[in-house]
Amino acid sequence: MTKPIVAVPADIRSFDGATWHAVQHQYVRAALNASGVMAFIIPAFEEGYDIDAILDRVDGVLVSGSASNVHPARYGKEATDADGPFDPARDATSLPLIRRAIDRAIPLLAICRGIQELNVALGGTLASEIQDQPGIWDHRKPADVDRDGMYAIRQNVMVREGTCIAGIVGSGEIKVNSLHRQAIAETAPRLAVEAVAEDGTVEAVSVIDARAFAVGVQWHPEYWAETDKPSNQLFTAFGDAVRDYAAAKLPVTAAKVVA
Ligand SMILES: N[C@@H](CCC(=O)NCCCC(=O)O)C(=O)O
Repeated sequence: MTKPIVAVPADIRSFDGATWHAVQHQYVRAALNASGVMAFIIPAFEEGYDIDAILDRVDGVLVSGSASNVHPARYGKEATDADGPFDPARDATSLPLIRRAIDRAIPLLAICRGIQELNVALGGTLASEIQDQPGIWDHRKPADVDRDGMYAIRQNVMVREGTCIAGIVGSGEIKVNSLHRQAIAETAPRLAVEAVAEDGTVEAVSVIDARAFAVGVQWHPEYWAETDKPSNQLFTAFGDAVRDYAAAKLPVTAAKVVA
């Protein structure tokens, strides 16, 4: 079987005087080296996309983290300074891609900003600057450290028994990294909370009654996907789901291509 392909929606970034469609290396590296799948970066556009035309050509969707945040208008709220920075093109690409992948039973792994997009895509809301709320831990990336330090495994999360994630990494306490200022506020009706932090912050969800792998995590399993056991288990499970989907997918017949 040829190596399956997963779509990874890009961020819009500006540097060197130009606008770029970008995904951080750690995500596409984890896809290739831990999931055994190829990541195709999907440029971010606010309009003009045929989402089904993209999904016809891939075997999974991997939604990466990002320093930008989903625009509050996407979940019925007014934007404040605390909610930025924004990336409307990423929102406009990611959200329909997530919804349609779930509809079409295409495997989905959503990470950090990705779990927040998954929640918004299915009707949930987000909270900003969660560390300012009473009793909430500071989940932001550590300052004044190198990149490995930013992504250090340092936070306990409790994986609930009988969940999709528990079937992959086991139930009970696992240690993860944490680099976020936002979190799920109202959980979308179709999402099951699968893991929480000690302060109650939602750390993992799965799509209820999903016909394929459909998981979101607030932490970053991609960064240590080749060396950290729970991270590797998650990416291996995603890769297995993608391979199962690819193997079962009927080939695009010549008749369909002609039409
Ligand atoms: N912006 C959201 C999601 C956070 C996230 O995806 N973090 C990844 C780290 C990106 C970086 O700063 O390199 C939030 O803050 O909750």
